[in-house]
Amino acid sequence: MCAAPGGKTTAIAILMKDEGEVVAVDRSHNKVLDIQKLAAEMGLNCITTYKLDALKAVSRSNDSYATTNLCCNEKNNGVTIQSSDLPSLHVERELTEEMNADKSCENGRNCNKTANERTYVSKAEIRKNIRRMRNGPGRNQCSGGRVQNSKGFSPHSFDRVLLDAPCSALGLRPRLFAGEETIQSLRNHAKYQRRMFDQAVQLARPGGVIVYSTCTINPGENEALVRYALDTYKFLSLAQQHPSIGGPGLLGGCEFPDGYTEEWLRPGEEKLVQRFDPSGPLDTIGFFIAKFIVGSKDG
Ligand SMILES: C[S@@+](CC[C@H](N)C(=O)[O-])C[C@H]1O[C@@H](n2cnc3c(N)ncnc32)[C@H](O)[C@@H]1O
Repeated sequence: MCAAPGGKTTAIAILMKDEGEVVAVDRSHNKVLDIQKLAAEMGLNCITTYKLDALKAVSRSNDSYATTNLCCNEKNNGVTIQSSDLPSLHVERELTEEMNADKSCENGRNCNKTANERTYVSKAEIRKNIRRMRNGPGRNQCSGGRVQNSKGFSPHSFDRVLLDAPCSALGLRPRLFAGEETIQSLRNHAKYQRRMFDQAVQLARPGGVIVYSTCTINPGENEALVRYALDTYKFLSLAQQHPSIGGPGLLGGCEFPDGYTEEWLRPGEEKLVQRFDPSGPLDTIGFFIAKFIVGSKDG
C-alpha cells in the first residue's frame, strides 16, 4: 500500500526471486506508471500494479480478489503504449508546417486549398498535440501506459501487507523540518495513517504479516501508531525484524499543553521496532519500521 515510486516493491520482488505475486497500489495514476516503469526497467514480472486509494483498499462488494476496471486507454484494446507508438517527430514537423500553412491561408497568401477542403486546426490544438508528442499524454489520458483501477480487495486476500505510509517526512535529510508542518498537521498525518492501517489489518490473512513504515521521526506517526494497533487489534503482536540495525523505539508517551495525549511503547516493545534517527551514529535518513504478526481474528 502506498507503493510509488516502487523502491520497496521492486526490492520485495527481487527478494522473492520474481516469483509469486506482488501487488503494488498507489492512489496516483502517474505514480503507478512510475512503479510499472521501474519494474520493467528491472525486468521484474511478478509485480501487478493498481491505482487504489489505501483508505478504500478493502472492497465493499463480495467480489473475490480485486475488482478492477480499465482506467483509460480503452481504444488501445489493452495494449500498453510504448514510446515507439507515439507519433514520431516528423509528424511534429508536419503539424508545424500545417500550422504555418494555415497561417498563410489566413493571410490570403500561398493557399492552394479551397475553403471547403481546409480543415481548421486551432493553434492551441496544434500546440497541445506537439506537447503530447514530446511529453506523452496528460495526467488523465494515460501517459504512455495502462493503469488498472482497483475497487479494492476482499478481506484476507494477502499473506503480507507493507504499508509505507505517507507521512510528515521529518526524517528526510537535509530538509528535515522545512517549517511546513504544524502540530495540527502532524496529528492529521497520524489520523490518516491509522485509517490506512485499519484497511491493512483487514487485508492481511490470519497468520500473515503487516509491516508499517514511515520516513519520519515523529513518534505520533510511529510509536503511537504501534500503540493504537496493539490496543485496537488484540490479535496483532510485534515481531522481531531481520536485519535489525535501527535503534529502539520510544517508551512512554507525551501530554501536550492542549490536553492531547500520545501513548507510545511499553517496556519490551521498544526493541521490536526499528527507529532510524538522522542525528544518530548510523548515516541514514529518519525512518521507522514495525512488523506485526496477524493472529487469529476470531474472538
Ligand atoms: C512514502 S511514499 C511511498 C514510497 C514507496 N513505498 C517506495 O518505497 O518507493 C508514499 C506514497 O503514498 C501515496 N499515497 C498517499 N496517499 C495515499 C492514499 N490515500 N492511497 C494510496 N496511496 C497514497 C503517495 O502517492 C506516495 O507515492
